[in-house]
Amino acid sequence: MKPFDLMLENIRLSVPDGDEMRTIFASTSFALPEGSLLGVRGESGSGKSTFLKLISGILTPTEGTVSWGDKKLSLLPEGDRDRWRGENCGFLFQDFRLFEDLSAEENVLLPATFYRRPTPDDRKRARELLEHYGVRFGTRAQHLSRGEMQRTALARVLFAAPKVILADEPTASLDGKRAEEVTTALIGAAKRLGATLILVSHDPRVLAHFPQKVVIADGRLIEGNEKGSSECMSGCCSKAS
Ligand SMILES: Nc1ncnc2c1ncn2[C@@H]1O[C@H](COP(=O)(O)OP(=O)(O)OP(=O)(O)O)[C@@H](O)[C@H]1O
Repeated sequence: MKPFDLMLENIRLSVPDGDEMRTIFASTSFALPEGSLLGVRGESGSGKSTFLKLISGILTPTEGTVSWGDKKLSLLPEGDRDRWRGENCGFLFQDFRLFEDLSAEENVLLPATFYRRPTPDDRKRARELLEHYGVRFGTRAQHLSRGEMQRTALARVLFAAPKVILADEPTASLDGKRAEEVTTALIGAAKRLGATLILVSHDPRVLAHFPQKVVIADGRLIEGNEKGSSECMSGCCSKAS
């Protein structure tokens, strides 16, 4: 078993709902080998973000376990889960989450150098990453185009060279061309790092880049890989390949 093979074993997350408990996510066994590229689709409110939170240890299941390699992440105390996530996971969001008054370079450097001063080597690497993604390092985030903002957020994720990249609708606020660029950049970067990439999207054109896909419908993970083998029970994904 590799250290970043993901395994979900009969997980269920139930939350209080009035006098009862409501299951907001459930999955039978699900395994994803290290280095996989997984596209996740499903209707709004189906449980996609909950899935990302469960596999990254932000949430823990009420039943079952989430493991990465030999590490049973969901059984660790919160502080250990936070540390594991900080060391191994990079997140990319629809709204970029950049500090708009800081330059692109400062945004890339900020998480990694929160408790220390950036070294000349850090700056060199941040600038190289931004240059690679066609973003001028000195431009303030508020002046970047939306595509440049997402590529800066991507450079920030990659600066830490994570083994797990989790992207929640990273292209939802970009037009088709920019969405395509960011998707290709993300997949290329994951391959270079040998990282597992799990990307949530509504966009069939984005999901078409992913060799492996799952559907989440009504809080249930439904596996489906090849064309036509995955039926979205909600009928929201009929255009996706
Ligand atoms: N902590 C919580 N307590 C109660 N209900 C929750 C909690 N977290 C999520 N939910 C509910 O679980 C369901 C799934 O939420 P989730 O955010 O995972 O959906 P999603 O598929 O990511 O939706 P969207 O595409 O709209 O972002 C929703 O009905 C949501 O209200």
